[in-house]
Amino acid sequence: MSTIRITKQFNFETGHALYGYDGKCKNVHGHSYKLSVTVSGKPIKDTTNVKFGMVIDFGDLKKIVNEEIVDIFDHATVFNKNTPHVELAKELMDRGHDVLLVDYQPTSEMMVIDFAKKIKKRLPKNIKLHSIKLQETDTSFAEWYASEN
Ligand SMILES: Nc1nc2c(c(=O)[nH]1)N=C([C@H](O)[C@H](O)COP(=O)(O)OP(=O)(O)OP(=O)(O)O)CN2
Ligand SMILES: [Zn+2]
Repeated sequence: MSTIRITKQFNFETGHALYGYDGKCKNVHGHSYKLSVTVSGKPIKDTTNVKFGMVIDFGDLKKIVNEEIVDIFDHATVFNKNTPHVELAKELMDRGHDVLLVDYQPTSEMMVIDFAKKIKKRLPKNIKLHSIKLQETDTSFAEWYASEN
């Protein structure tokens, strides 16, 4: 049976700031992120299996990515906890805002590394994470490929 890649796409709105950056993205601002998650595997051969013909049900992949990423990042603001932004984060949290403190600079590159780790640990053994694409703006995106990592 052939190995097939399937991709599910997601959208979420997230704020961030790049502490120490020498451009406008040092300011707190937001993006309408577009995330594509591609996994590979063999379509199920067993005709009695309700998932017959599927590598993984798109719905099951959606559940994993929603639980690990979209539900957490959507409408939250992400700050690097190793910077003075932690003070701003605390203030916002005290005022009831959804804030995520991460241990990395929240660039697209670092976010795809984080997302890859989180998705990999939730996938069934027979399903491989092939790649992730995170589109920050219409013209900017970062990609993670298993073959390079
Ligand atoms: N390598 C990276 N560079 C930048 C990142 C990043 O995550 N990785 N992030 C930013 C800012 O957060 C923001 O996304 C600005 O990006 P940019 O593409 O420069 O946005 P513009 O609105 O200026 O895009 P144009 O389409 O060129 O107008 C900065 N750099
Ligand atoms: Zn940005």
